[in-house]
Amino acid sequence: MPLLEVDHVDVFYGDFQAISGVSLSLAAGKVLALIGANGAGKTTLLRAVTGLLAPRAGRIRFDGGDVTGLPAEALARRGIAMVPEGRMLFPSLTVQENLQMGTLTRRRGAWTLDAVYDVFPALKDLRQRNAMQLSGGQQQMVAIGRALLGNPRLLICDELSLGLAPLVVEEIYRTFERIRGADLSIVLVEQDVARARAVSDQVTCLLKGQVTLQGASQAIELSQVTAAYFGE
Ligand SMILES: Nc1ncnc2c1ncn2[C@@H]1O[C@H](COP(=O)(O)OP(=O)(O)OP(=O)(O)O)[C@@H](O)[C@H]1O
Repeated sequence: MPLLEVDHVDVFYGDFQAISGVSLSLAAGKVLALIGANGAGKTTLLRAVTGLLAPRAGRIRFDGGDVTGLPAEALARRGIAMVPEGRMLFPSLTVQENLQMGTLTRRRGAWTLDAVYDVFPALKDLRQRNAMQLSGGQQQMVAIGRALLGNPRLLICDELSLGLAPLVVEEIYRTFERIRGADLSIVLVEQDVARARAVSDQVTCLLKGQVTLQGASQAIELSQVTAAYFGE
């Protein structure tokens, strides 16, 4: 049974339909990349999966249960964590305090502060620093570590690479190999199509709120993804 199943979901903002009939399925331990141009509906889909927006039609199933329309808080308790676009750290707290905020909705599991410092050793030396004194890449690591400390089953990452240098982005995505496992699936939004394909097991491409391409990352040609992205 898939960990996450989005089944013909429609989401509206008032009268405006932002996504229509979107379906996808993600197994435990797998990484799915969501691809699409500005306004394609990626963030809206993430909002539906995290419970920030309720679908007007369709179902969302997670970890064996129907979670359609459940609020974000209930989904966090069931194991869905979000690394939001822009990181959203607490500016007046230290690195360690920001990480500890992630334990507030903690489930049982293997992620501890030490485990996070093990994956991101740079953060250990910086743990007493104020979060705003860190570089963008280090802040992104804090945001990921904070999410992991809740011991999620599904980690959702919205545009991790925004504003970061390519080498830093590479370093962060390399940690995914250690983060993912039989117990953790990842959904990520990534504007760099080649990178999205490289770091994922499967891709879903959205255009104007609809799925234009879906499949195993290695089975799909880059040219197909590009065509689906622009609607050619
Ligand atoms: N709060 C909102 N109220 C009304 N319309 C919205 C709202 N948020 C997004 N939209 C609209 O919904 C559509 C999908 O937007 P969404 O932010 O999901 O796209 P996206 O693929 O995440 O794009 P981006 O890469 O720019 O973040 C767009 O047409 C957008 O203008």
